[in-house]
Amino acid sequence: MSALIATRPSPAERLADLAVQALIDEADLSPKPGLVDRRGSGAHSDLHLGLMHASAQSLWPAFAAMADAARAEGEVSQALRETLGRLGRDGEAEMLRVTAGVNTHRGAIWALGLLSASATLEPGAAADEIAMTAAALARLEDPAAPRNPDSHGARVCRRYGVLGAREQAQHGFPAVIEHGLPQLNASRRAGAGEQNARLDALLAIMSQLTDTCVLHRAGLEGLERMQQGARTVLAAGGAASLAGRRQLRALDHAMLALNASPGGAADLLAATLFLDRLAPAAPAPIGSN
Ligand SMILES: CC(C)(COP(=O)(O)OP(=O)(O)OC[C@H]1O[C@@H](n2cnc3c(N)ncnc32)[C@H](O[C@H]2O[C@H](COP(=O)(O)OP(=O)(O)OP(=O)(O)O)[C@@H](O)[C@H]2O)[C@@H]1O)[C@@H](O)C(=O)NCCC(=O)NCCS
Ligand SMILES: Nc1ncnc2[nH]cnc12
Repeated sequence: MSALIATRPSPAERLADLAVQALIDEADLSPKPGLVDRRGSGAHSDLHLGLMHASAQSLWPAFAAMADAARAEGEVSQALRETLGRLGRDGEAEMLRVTAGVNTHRGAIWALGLLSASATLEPGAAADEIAMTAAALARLEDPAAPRNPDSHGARVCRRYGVLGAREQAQHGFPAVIEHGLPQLNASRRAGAGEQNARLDALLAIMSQLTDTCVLHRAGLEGLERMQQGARTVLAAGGAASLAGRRQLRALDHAMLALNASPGGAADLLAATLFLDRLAPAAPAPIGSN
């Protein structure tokens, strides 16, 4: 007689579960300006929600392998950086196979891969400590990484002199630690409701990120419109308020008119949700709102 044995997920499997869930939660969150969500494809002709879900699921083995590699190595090291680079590239190849060549989650593999590895090295650590360990990994050079001077990110960083996905990680994910997570928790405390709090976290990230996806499609005008528009929604009361919702609709229309989509901010929202689940903030003291 064969017995069904329920096995507990390993720590690496649990991290991969959290990373994939963060990507699915980001994709499902609606209404996001210019991005794929439950309403439709936003400013994209080659993406849809089902593809974002399939892409997220395809990355589970890569995230689990990156966490496992970190467990085996046990510390930040050149060898671990090189292994993560190889696993990240394998993950990208699998994503492109599943999406028939569409880049759905390149930036997310980079951010969540580094964070999955660093969360393994720092079990039980706070979000900012996990981000700083990820930064130490990102600052190590990977000699095997093919430099692509023609990637959208590389092109606009050169053209406009801005920092992109690489530097965001090397600096310890300031968009997540200083903007996404604090806004998520502040909106929750203000009673915004979970979906509105997540939208506010995305807007906080958009309000200051040099998102190379937006720069690539819509130049500095698009970037300025995104950052200013996101600030306006938050200043009007955020996604939970009527005035904020009106501004959010206006921002969505503006992003669609510019054919712009903040894919980098979306990836960093997923990183925010991942760290939030892993290292939840302590409840604020009574009377601190
Ligand atoms: C270091 C890498 C991240 C490579 O970076 P690079 O800047 O050279 O490359 P890009 O190919 O442009 O990818 C960067 C992606 O990062 C996201 N992003 C953008 N701005 C930021 C930012 N300021 N901070 C953080 N993250 C940011 C963004 O990803 C999302 O957008 C993707 C869609 O982009 P794109 O293809 O441009 O899309 P479209 O506009 O739709 O194209 P068209 O229709 O116009 O043709 C989507 O995938 C989102 O994820 C950027 O795309 C890193 O990837 C790397 O070196 N990898 C090697 C493996 C490795 O070492 N891994 C380490 C362990 S994980
Ligand atoms: N929801 C989304 N729409 C478009 N591009 C994305 N990249 C990551 N998440 C995305």
